[in-house]
This record gives sequence, structure tokens and C-alpha cells, in this order.
Amino acid sequence: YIWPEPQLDALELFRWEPDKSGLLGLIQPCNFFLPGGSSTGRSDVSDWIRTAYHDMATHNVTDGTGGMDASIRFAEEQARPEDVGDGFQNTVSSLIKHATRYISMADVLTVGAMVAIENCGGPELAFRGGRIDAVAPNKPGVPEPQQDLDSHISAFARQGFTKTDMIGLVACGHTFGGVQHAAFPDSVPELNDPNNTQSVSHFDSTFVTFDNNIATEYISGTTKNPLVVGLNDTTNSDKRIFASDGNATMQSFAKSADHFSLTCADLFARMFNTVPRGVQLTEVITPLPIKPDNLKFDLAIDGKTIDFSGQVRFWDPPANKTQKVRMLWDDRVNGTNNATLISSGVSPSGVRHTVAWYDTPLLTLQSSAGITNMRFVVDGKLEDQGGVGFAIQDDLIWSKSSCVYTNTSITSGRFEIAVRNTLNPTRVFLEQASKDNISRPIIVEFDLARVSPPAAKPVYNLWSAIVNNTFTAFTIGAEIDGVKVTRNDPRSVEGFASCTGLS
Ligand code: HEM
Repeated sequence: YIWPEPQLDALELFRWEPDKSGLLGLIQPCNFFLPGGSSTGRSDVSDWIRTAYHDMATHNVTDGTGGMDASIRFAEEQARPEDVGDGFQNTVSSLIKHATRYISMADVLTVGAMVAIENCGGPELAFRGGRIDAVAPNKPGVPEPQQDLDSHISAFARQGFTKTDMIGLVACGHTFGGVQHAAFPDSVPELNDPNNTQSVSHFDSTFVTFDNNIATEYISGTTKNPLVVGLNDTTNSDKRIFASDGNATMQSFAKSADHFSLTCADLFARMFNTVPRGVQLTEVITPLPIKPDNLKFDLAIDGKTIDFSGQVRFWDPPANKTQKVRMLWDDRVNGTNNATLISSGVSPSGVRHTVAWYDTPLLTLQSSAGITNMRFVVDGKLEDQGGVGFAIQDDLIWSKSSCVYTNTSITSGRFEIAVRNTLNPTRVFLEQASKDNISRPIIVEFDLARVSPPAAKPVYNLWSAIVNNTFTAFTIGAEIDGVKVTRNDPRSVEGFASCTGLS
């Protein structure tokens, strides 16, 4: 896609920079378990993957209901026998807080499970965003281990998967985790093991790593999978499922780790893309090779100049080499300008990728000139998104006359937005991310009032309001000809000057 595209930009960042959101920190090392530590025998990766499956498993291909829609967050769903255990609540409380106006809770659950699979040995997965969060629990529909093979085949068929898909998806999921004694006391014993305090009988010997040991151990007869060799044969559902085609699928997985990995990449992607009818997923979101980020514009108090700074991210840059990066930008007055960007480091992004960051110098632009478009020259090569460049919006920006009342609370302040005089909004407002009573992200708006501009012939008009609340970061919104627009990159109010001393 072509940057900027607010929802795709946000999804791309969340999907491809799991270090930044903190997701990766919750699954590194892969046996990390937030609510109790790795000596529990449990892991966040297993909880996140199982939660995604249980969210999807309510899908009904015939009536189009259920699917990946974060309905698993509702206590009523979690209380069902088919959703036994606290893994769902653990997952939901770690993950759904990352949902935003652009990233639904269902997209967050999807990315969480994908990041878990990929960063713990699994294949890289194709991600589409745009799932829509359920407003109420779905009908029940998750398979349970005591059910017979026919009911499992029909449950998977209802979810949109064949018998062969079922064997694959169960094997792909059960390469992680195991069965807990507390949840299934009749299927697995208490272990009395200080390194496995929650008595989890694991599905394979490498239970926090994606690999085909789930299949090799099953085929070689060494498996300890509690749903294959469990003492209670009624709950040996993996045994019935794996053997349902005469072991052909499991044999093919045992024979080839690559075949297992490719099959799982396909099945997991289909699982994540199983959504209620009518939901339109985005294109597959791949990382942008070059992506501007954190662009900041601040109008000077006299209204004559704009301070501009920002960063540019380079995806998988050449190793051990600092690139020479120049930014070219168009303005409304002088034509094209340029500046050299400053390398500010390379960091890993997940376990497979690296990102290099380059900073712009702090530039002072004439207000009348502003900035409309930019391009980059990287080691002599022009990078301009196939000729269109990187379109920049400088029409709704912060004014440096914004300030906070430090003597009361950092979150009370006088916030001022500068609106380029070519725009004629009917409303200008601050936007604060919040949640509704069923946890869905919403935007709370604080209206500003138009005030006198700072200069006699202003390029920007000011809008202002005093806001007292507990929030700490805002984006800028406006309504123009009845249409709402927003400018991204929330601005933390901590960055503003103190109102004391400002007129
Ligand atoms: C007939 C289908 C399935 C049955 C009957 C089944 C059954 C179970 C059972 C009984 C557990 C133990 C849960 C606990 O102790 O809390 C479990 C765990 C798990 N299942 Fe499944 N499962 C099925 C399909 C799947 C699929 C398709 C996936 C993913 C693609 C999956 C992923 C997981 C994971 C990751 C765990 C480990 C959870 C943990 O260790 O915390 N399962 N499953």
C-alpha cells in the first residue's frame, strides 16, 4: 500500500514491530508466563494461540456467524465448559488493551497469536487486518476432548475446515502447550513438580517451540501427548483425530518439518481469517520498506515558522552498513528542499527482522511554505513509493502556545491547534482514545474554539480550549464539510511547556 493510510499504517506497525508494542516482551523467552512464571509449566504463547482458536471456533460457515471477533473476551463465553481454564482471561487482559480505533481487539488477538507462533520457531504468517469486534457472545461451538470423532469432523466442517485440515490444525496448535490438571483433573494427573507447578501434561517434548515433534513423537510411538496416550481414553481426542485418515497426514508431517511448517502457515492464516460474514479484511499487510514515523509539526508562537522533526524507518536494511539518506521535500513556495538524515540506530524487530532508524534534523520551515510531500535518496537511489512520494499533511498542527498547568496536574492544560487558512473546518477538536462499556476502542472529543490568529495575515488560524482531565495524549481532529478528519501520532501532553510565563 501507499503510505500514509492511517489504518494500514497502524496495523503494519502493530503486526511488524512487536518489540515496540511490548508484545514480544511477554513471550521472550518463549516459556515466559506472565501470571506465574515459567516454573508453572504454562506459557503465554500457548494461551494466546489457544485463545485465538477458541475465538474462531464458534464460526458457522452456513449462517456466517462467529469467527475471529474477540467474543472470547466476554465472561459469559469464558464461563462455558468448552472454554475451561483461565488462559482466555490471561490472554485477553494482556492483549486487548492494545486495541485502537484502527486495530480491533480481534486483530490484536490475531497478531498476538501470530507473533507467538513466528517468534517461537514457527513460520512467518500472512496478516490481514480489519476484523470487527463482536458486541455479544457467540453461540457455543468449540470442540471438547470427550466428544467423538464424528462430532469433531462436523465441528470443523461448520468452522470451514475439512477432515485433513482438522488433523493439520490440531497438530499445528498442539505443538504448543498441554493439558492442565486443574482444568482436566480426570484426564491428566497432578505432577508435584516444582518446575511444573500447574501440572501441565505437555503435548510434545518441545512445548514452547513450533516444530514437528508433535508428529514425529506420535508416529514413533514415543509421544506423551495426554490427548493421545491419556489414561482416560474418552478424552483422547488427538488420538482419534490424528488416526482418522490412517495416520497419512501425521506421517507426512513427521517426514518433513518443512511440509509441516508450510501446511501450518496456510491453516493458521485460514483460521485467523475466519471472520463473521460481511467483515471485509484488508489486503495482506507486508512491512513497508521505508516508512516515515513520529512526524512532529509545531507552529511558533508568532505564527511565522513551523518546527518540523521526524523519523524514517528502514525495514531489513543492509547489515553492518550505515546508509546515506537524504530527505527531499516539496513546499508551497520554494519548490524542493533537502536535508541529510542522521542514523539513530538499528534494532531487531521480532526474531527475524531488523529496522534502522534515521532522524531528520530539527527543521524550521516558513509557515507559508510548509511541507507537502517528501522523498528519500538512499545511497544515491530515489525512494518515492513508485513516483507518488510520501504525502505530508501540515494543515492541522500543534501550536507552541499549547501548555500545561504544572501547578495543578500535568493533564490540565491550554491546548491550541493551528489550522492552515486554506482549510475551513466547522469544528476542531482533540481526540482521546478510550473504551466503551464492552471494551471497544472509541474516541472522546474535546471541542476547541476559534481564537484570534497570532499574526496580522495569518497562514494558520488558532483554535484553543482549556481541558481538564486524566488523559495524557491527544490526536487532532476536525470536521470539514461534514466530514471528520484526523491527524495521527498522538501527542503526549508532557511535551508541552508550562503555562506559567506564557501569555
Ligand atoms: C478437536 C479439537 C481440539 C480439542 C478437543 C482440543 C483440546 C484441548 C485441550 C483439552 C487442551 C488443554 C487445555 C487446558 O488444559 O487448559 C488444549 C490445549 C491447547 N490447544 Fe487444543 N484442542 C483442539 C484443537 C486445537 C486447535 C485447532 C488449536 C490451534 C490451532 C489448539 C491449540 C491449543 C493450545 C495452544 C493449547 C495449549 C494451551 C496451554 O498450554 O495453555 N487446539 N486443547
